[in-house]
Amino acid sequence: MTSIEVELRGIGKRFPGVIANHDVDLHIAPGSVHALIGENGAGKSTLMKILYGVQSADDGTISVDGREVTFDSPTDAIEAGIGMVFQHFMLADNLSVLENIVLGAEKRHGIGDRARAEIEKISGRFGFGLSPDVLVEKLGVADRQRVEILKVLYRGAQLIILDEPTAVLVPQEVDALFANLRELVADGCSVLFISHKLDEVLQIADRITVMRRGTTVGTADPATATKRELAELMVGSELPSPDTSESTVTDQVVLELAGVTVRGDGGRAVLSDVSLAVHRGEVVGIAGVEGNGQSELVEVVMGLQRCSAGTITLSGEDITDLSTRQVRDRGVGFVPEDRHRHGLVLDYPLWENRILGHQTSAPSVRGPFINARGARADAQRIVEEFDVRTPGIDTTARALSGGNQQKFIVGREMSGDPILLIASHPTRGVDVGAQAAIWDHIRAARRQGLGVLLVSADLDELIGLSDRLEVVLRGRLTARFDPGEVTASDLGAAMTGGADA
Ligand SMILES: Nc1ncnc2c1ncn2[C@@H]1O[C@H](COP(=O)(O)OP(=O)(O)OP(=O)(O)O)[C@@H](O)[C@H]1O
Repeated sequence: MTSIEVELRGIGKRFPGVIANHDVDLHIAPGSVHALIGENGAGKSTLMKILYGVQSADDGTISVDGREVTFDSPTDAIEAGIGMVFQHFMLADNLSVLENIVLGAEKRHGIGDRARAEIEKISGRFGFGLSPDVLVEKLGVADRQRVEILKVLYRGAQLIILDEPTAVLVPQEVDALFANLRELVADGCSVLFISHKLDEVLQIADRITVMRRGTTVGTADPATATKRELAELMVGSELPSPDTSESTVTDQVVLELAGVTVRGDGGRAVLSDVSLAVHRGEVVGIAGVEGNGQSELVEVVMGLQRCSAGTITLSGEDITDLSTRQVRDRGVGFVPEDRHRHGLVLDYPLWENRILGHQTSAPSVRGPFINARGARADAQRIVEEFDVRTPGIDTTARALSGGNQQKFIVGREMSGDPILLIASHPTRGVDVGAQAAIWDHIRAARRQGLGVLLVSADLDELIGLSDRLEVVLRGRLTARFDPGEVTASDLGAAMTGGADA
């Protein structure tokens, strides 16, 4: 593979009221892994979108191999050898690996044997182990990610941009991804990735660029940099640790599931005979590889899915058949996994998003009316308490960076004295500073006697915050661990079924 050298100089990008990027310089050497880190809202995604032709810069230049280029669309970027894999995969489940890859790139090698041979060649060379004819719906998260990477390689990318690629992977899968990336780099390809996980950045990157408040503030050499130095460059603060001290677990059950079964499309059980109790003052962590039933577990409690068997009780009351609104009204805070689908209306201002899901409780309502003043004041409180970086509460949710959107949701869901908090990936995509704040809030909630059901793909977070860990595998709870004793790698093995073998 031929290599490319990419250089960005003086990049600037303004949105109404916000300078997302200014004076950004970035040099990506051929055949290297380059990490981009920075706190939420620092401007990382904006920069990547400019480099991939999704957005256009107001100032500055991009050059590839010394030649200045302009990208009006991703097609132009791909033409120049730059490809991007987004966090939300864009694959069609009911098509094969081959079909997903060749769709839209039929001109390269057709759709038949030549395409198949090319896919097998790339997959083999980089150790992806993907077979072209398997249906994407049969693949797990890590393999889907490989299909996305293969898709951009197939289109001739020599620089691959990855947006938080490890957020959805278990430790063993992260190792495998890094092995794949090393193969790519050995072959001359370059990788640029965004990450909030400093350990991983230090492990895989050849070079690290730090962004802060819209601009690049420095580069670091992973051979000599430490986590502490990186954190300080990013947010000027110390590294947080999720560790929870003495137990506050009581014997009062807040949430109880008894023999809960949920059937998905075609009647297949996506959750089988799950029994689980969460007590006041207790954090119960659910570990599992994505797609093993943890989403359904959360959704069935929240009334977003129906049980085909079993019962769910909240403080002794049967809530099995209640609606989401009714469950919330009984004191359940809910931080959803997909914040764009269930968490926010992106085109509404923040203060109106404060009301979402809380249309029936103070401070958003007074009697039968929406209490705009109450909602505005509380939105302002959340912005301050959870350090949501925004020009104001009249800004639309869409204009916030991903991490700041997440902080706002966590703040809203912890308002109004809930008795139970259900949090799916509460710190996914948030920077180390915000992560520390969210962990503090969860610990405080636990001290105040809330029950917390925590689903996370961040094993350090699960181990650090939970009083008890349950592993979900193929819709069943298959293992239970004491977080004080388990290691991330034992947990990873149980999650992938390795413990059975
Ligand atoms: N479409 C938009 N309209 C208005 N402002 C925007 C838009 N997109 C981004 N911004 C603003 O630009 C700034 C940089 O956002 P960006 O998404 O690039 O940050 P980030 O470093 O990727 O953050 P995160 O880690 O939270 O994803 C933020 O202040 C954000 O609010």
